[in-house]
Amino acid sequence: MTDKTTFDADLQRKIDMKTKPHGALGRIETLAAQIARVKGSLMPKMQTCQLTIFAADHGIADAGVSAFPQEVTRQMVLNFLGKGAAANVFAGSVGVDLRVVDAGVKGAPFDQPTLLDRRIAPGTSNFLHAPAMTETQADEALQKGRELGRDGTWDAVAFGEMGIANTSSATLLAHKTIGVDLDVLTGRGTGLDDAGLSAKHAVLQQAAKRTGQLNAKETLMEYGGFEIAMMAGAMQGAAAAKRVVLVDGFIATSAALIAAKLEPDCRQAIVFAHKSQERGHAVILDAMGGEPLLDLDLRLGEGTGALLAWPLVQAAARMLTDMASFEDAGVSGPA
Ligand SMILES: O=C(O)c1ccc[n+]([C@@H]2O[C@H](COP(=O)([O-])O)[C@@H](O)[C@H]2O)c1
Ligand SMILES: Cc1cc2nc[nH]c2cc1C
Repeated sequence: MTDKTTFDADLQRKIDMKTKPHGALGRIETLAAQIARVKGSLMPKMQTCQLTIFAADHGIADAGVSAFPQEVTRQMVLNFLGKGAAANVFAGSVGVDLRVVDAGVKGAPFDQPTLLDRRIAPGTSNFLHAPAMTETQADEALQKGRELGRDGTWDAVAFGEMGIANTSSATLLAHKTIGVDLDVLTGRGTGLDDAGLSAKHAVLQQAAKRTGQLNAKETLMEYGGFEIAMMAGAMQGAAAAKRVVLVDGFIATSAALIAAKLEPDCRQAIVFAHKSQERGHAVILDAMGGEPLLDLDLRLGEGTGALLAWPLVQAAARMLTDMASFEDAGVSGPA
């Protein structure tokens, strides 16, 4: 038997010896097993978590694909720093630390000491007409992300984003990577009405036609965003550092898709926090074999779904570390 087979057998035995009918903790058992594998331990510590919110702007916003104006990206960064956003409130309620990264917000650099400046450029190019970013920019974003993912001593890390028009970017990343039709993938984002949705669909069709088949790196360059590229790198870095990686909604999942295409090993560390209301999310989750923990009709981003899922991750690890076995507790096993 290989070491991995022995580890997996010991892990399953440990879960099955806990004081519960076999399988009775359902997906918490699968989650616990995944955490144990990521940590390489049958007693995984899962006490600390940090959320990183990556913010950036998108040239495609000029094509009128969002219900909100582009300046909201910048305004929301200031709202995060002022602790007024949903992500701040949820992070406080579940005991998660939060940091905000400027990956490429439009306009001048911020003068904000608590904001991490990892700017690649003040927004991507409009991918309707040209690649969103150069190869150098994509590489730089991935690399800065990897460094951020390896930072610190957190047991788990969560990733979320903020960027007006980034559902358009995520939709094209998914379309070019999975090959599913834009009709199935294109959604309302921040809340487009029917007319807005069909205009967005037409823009994305036109943008998709600009290129043929692409590999993952080319897809990122053609249609990505700086926050998405940096988040993909951060997922790779965190997975390499044996951290559980909590992935938020539609856009964060598109980053996970690219991260795993570029570096398949990082997939095993990824926990999909929730299923977003954004139309294409279920499609990407399916393609990645991901089973989201929550389904709360969220469509906010910022890491809000990841924050809400954190207590489940903690509970799953504590099932392994703290729960009594039949033998410990003197409880009879199945007849
Ligand atoms: O996380 C999600 O599933 C999600 C779904 C829809 C919208 N969002 C957020 O809304 C913004 C993008 O929407 P849009 O319509 O501007 O493309 C961006 O800031 C995301 O954080 C996020
Ligand atoms: C207000 C607002 C908050 C957000 N948080 C993440 N994406 C967002 C988009 C908007 C429009």
